[in-house]
This record gives sequence, structure tokens and C-alpha cells, in this order.
Amino acid sequence: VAAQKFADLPAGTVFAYSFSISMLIYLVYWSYIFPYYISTLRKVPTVPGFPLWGQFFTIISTEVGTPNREWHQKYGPIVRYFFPFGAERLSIADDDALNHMCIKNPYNYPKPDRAKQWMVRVLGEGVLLAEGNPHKIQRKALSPGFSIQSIKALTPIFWRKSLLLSKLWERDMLVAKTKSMSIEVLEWLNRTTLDIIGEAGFGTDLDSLEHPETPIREAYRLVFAFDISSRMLHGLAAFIPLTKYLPAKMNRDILQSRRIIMSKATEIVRQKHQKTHAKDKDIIALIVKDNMRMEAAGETTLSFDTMRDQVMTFLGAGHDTTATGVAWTIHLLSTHPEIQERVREEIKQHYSFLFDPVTRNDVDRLSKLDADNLHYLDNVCRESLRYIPPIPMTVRETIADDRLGGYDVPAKTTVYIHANAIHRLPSFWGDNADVFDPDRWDNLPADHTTNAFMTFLQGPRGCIGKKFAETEMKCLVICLLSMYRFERDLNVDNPEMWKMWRSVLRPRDGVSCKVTMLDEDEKAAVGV
Ligand code: HEM
Repeated sequence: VAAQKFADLPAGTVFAYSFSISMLIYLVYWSYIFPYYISTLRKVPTVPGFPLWGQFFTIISTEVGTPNREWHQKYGPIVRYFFPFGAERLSIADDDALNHMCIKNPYNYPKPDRAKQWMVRVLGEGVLLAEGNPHKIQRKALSPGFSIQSIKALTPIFWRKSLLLSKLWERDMLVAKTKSMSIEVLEWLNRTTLDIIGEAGFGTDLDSLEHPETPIREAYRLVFAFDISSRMLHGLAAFIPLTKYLPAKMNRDILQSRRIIMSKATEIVRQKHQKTHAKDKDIIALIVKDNMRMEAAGETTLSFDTMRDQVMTFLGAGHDTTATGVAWTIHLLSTHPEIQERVREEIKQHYSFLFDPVTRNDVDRLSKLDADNLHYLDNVCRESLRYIPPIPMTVRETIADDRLGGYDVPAKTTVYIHANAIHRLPSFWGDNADVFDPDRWDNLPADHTTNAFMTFLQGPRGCIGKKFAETEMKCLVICLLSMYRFERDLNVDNPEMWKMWRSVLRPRDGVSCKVTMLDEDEKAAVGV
């Protein structure tokens, strides 16, 4: 009788009932039955909560990685949590599992397509987004350009641009007839590192330091805009890839930026193919030369488009990250004046000529300096990159079934490595994991593991530009600290309150500091 009554209902009502019942079954299955009774991952310690919306609201309303810090301390080094509709996620902070993912079996853990969609428009399909065999070929072709020897040859460029930055601030102070002013250092550092990657990477002077309005800098400004609508759309894009087709401002900005970046990259590679001199030391010149050699030997080489995409990758991956790292370092030195003074003392001991307005401009002398000589500075930079990792997390998706830290992990599982969580775990760093303490690097725990430091990731998918970035950071900090003192600008909020994540973990309003020229008597004290 009930079946007959149901069949007599109007078609629209039958459809509405059927749809509602199917939805209910779907939700109950994916939010409850599958995660707790069927999923292979049900054995992994799970963050409590209702899988229908999971930990989503906690994640979007807090600094990226901070909930994971808490979960790992409460539930263990491998935890499962949920995105909406029972979508399972793993967060990994287990030494063996990190080793397995990054070093032993990295090609089973590519970046998921949805994560690449946003990046590919700005970074091109270079080595960062290539997977499997194409990645191996590209990485091998690019590695000589990033060797320690190549970076040493490029270091004079790092010094020259760092010095130019300090001189431009001096010029602004002279014009304003002051020895102290508030400066938003992140924007300046972004232009400096953009110019450095332009010259060191491609032998091209982008000159954004002296010309802030240059289109390529504007393109990156647009890409990383933090207005409310961009933030919302960016969040949505992680779940609904089709949002990239919406006629929204963020999408228009990204398209416009892509056009500018791509046309600059094409121009650079075309010029390199037309004339590359034997003495050119920039990274792309080395790669073009190596490519020609491989072509002559009949080996697989990189196509024009692949080279262009590498240039886009280096431009994007190579400037904003380092600028953000240096900006956070300057901020941390401004909030820890005693550490700032200790670094300055170390610089004075080794390179007192940098404190003299005349001798500091001797670029030849500067070029001979080895920034790696300063042990305490090394500790400070590493500690800053630990304390606030510019890339706070990375996401992967398994291709084939695997085992991580004793748990079975099926194919297509989404797995996160949160540097911003791992770097603050007492299990890796001891009880003072939450303290900014450069001296910790001289007193690491006896069971310290390299996987506790994920700023550059590890293994074949780790940052190819690590040495480049470390050297560049030190050159910048040395030049700036030998000319200026940095204090917190008390007219603005502490930038640590406003960490925003869009690939890079940056302060929403930049890093504004009170920047003061070092006193003349201070220079006299070091005998210059
Ligand atoms: C402090 C500065 C930097 C940080 C924190 C950083 C961090 C990282 C991280 C975490 C990755 C792995 C991303 C992932 O696979 O999810 C990566 C990859 C990469 N980075 Fe960096 N990076 C920095 C500077 C640079 C510089 C200066 C360059 C180039 C000049 C560069 C070029 C690259 C490239 C090409 C990759 C892709 C490597 C591959 O997949 O084989 N990075 N970086």
C-alpha cells in the first residue's frame, strides 16, 4: 500500500523525496560509516570531531599548522583529521614516516592536482610542479646551476644588491633629513630578492629596487593580494577547482600577472638562446650551455617551453620566500635587541670595514667576503627559518598504497607535512620549542634528526635553491645590520599577530620597523 501511495505522488515530490533520502544516505555513509568502520585509515589516531564538517572551521580560523601542533602533542606523530564531508587528511610528524615520504619513496607522494592549479598559473610547469620521471630529468639538468660553486660565483651579486638596498634607505633618510624612520621592510626586500634572482638567475637586471612600479613586481603584488574576496576565493579553490573560471577580481589579477610573468620569462629564455657567453655565470646560462652539450651528445634536453617555465618557477619560488624569511628575521631581531646586538658584534669582529661609510662601498672587497664565516649569524638565520618557516606546509597525495609509521595508507590519501607544526614540537626540539633561541643550534637534543627542520623540505623534492637562499639571506642581514638598528614600530600591530598564508607565510601588513642609522660614535668605537 505504501509503495502504491509513493508511486501515486507527483513526479516532483518523488524526486524531492528520493534526492533527500539519497543525500541522507550519502552523508551518513561518508561522515560516519566509511571513516569509522570501513576506511583503511580508521586505525590512525584521529582528532575528535564530527566528520561532516571535521576540523575545517578550526583550520580556516587559525594560523596554518597551529592546530596540528596541538594534535600531534595530544594524539601522536601521525594523526588523521577531516575536511568537510568526511574527507580524510593525514598530518605527519613522525621521523621514519617523514624519511619515507621525502627520501625513500618521494615519487609516490606528488602534489595533488587541486594544489597545483593555483600555482601553475603563476609558476609555470617547471621543476616545482613536475612529477616522476620528468621531474628527475629536470632536477638533474638544473642541479649544476645550484651547486655550492655556482652560488659562490653569484655571491657578488647578492652583496651588490644588498648594499644598494641599504643605500636607498640612506638616501630616503637624507631626503627626509632624519636618521630614523619607519620602514615597511618586506616590500623593499621583495624588490631586492626579485632583482637578485633576475641577475643571478638569468643575467637580467629587473631593477625593481629603483623602479618599484616595474610591471613584473606589480604582477607579484597582485598575485599575493590579501583582500577579503581574494582570501575567500583562494580558500574555495582548494575544494572547487572550477572557481578559477569565475569572473572575480582575483582570477582577473592572476591572469594578468601570468601574462606579464610569462612574457618576461619568454623574453629571458629567447635572449639566452640567441647569445650565451662562455663567461656567463647566471643559472639559466649554465643550464642553456649544459642543454646544448647534452643535445650534442644525443641526450634528453629541456624544451624552450620547459626552460621558460623554469624561469617562471625560479622567479616565483626564488624571491618571495627569501624576502619573507629575511623580513621575519629582521622582525625577530627587532623584538630581541640583545640577539641583534650580538650578531652586529660578530659582523664587526669579522668585517669592521662595513661600518665605515666609505670602505663599505668597496664592492671588490665585499665580494671576497664569505658570509658562511659568521657562526652566530648562521644560527640566527636557521632559527628564524625554524621559528617562522616561510613555506609553512606542503600537501601530497599518494599514488599507490604505502605504509607510513606502521599504518597502511591507501592510494589517493591526502597527506600534509606541516613545517609550522613540526618546528614547534617538544618531541623534536625540547621544552623550549616555542622560544626563539639561536643558541639551540649549538645544543641540539642528542636524538636530533634533520627531519625536524622542514623549512626547505628534505630529499629529491626538497628546495633546490636552499644554498642560494641561505647565502642571500646572510648577505642581506650583514649589510643591513652594519648600517642600521631595527626596533619594533609601536604604531602598528605586532606582525606575528597577522600571519597569513598564500604559499608563503607572510605578515598581512608587512613588517614595519623603526630603522635608525647607527651612530657615528658607534662607528668610532669599532675604530673606523
Ligand atoms: C628562504 C627561502 C626559501 C624557502 C623557505 C624555500 C622552501 C622550499 C620548499 C619547502 C620547497 C618544497 C616545496 C614542495 O615541494 O612542496 C621548495 C622547492 C623549490 N624551491 Fe625553494 N625555498 C626558498 C628559496 C628558494 C630559492 C632562492 C630558489 C631559487 C633560486 C628556490 C627554488 C625552488 C625550486 C625550483 C623548488 C622545486 C624543487 C623540486 O621540486 O625539485 N627556492 N622550496
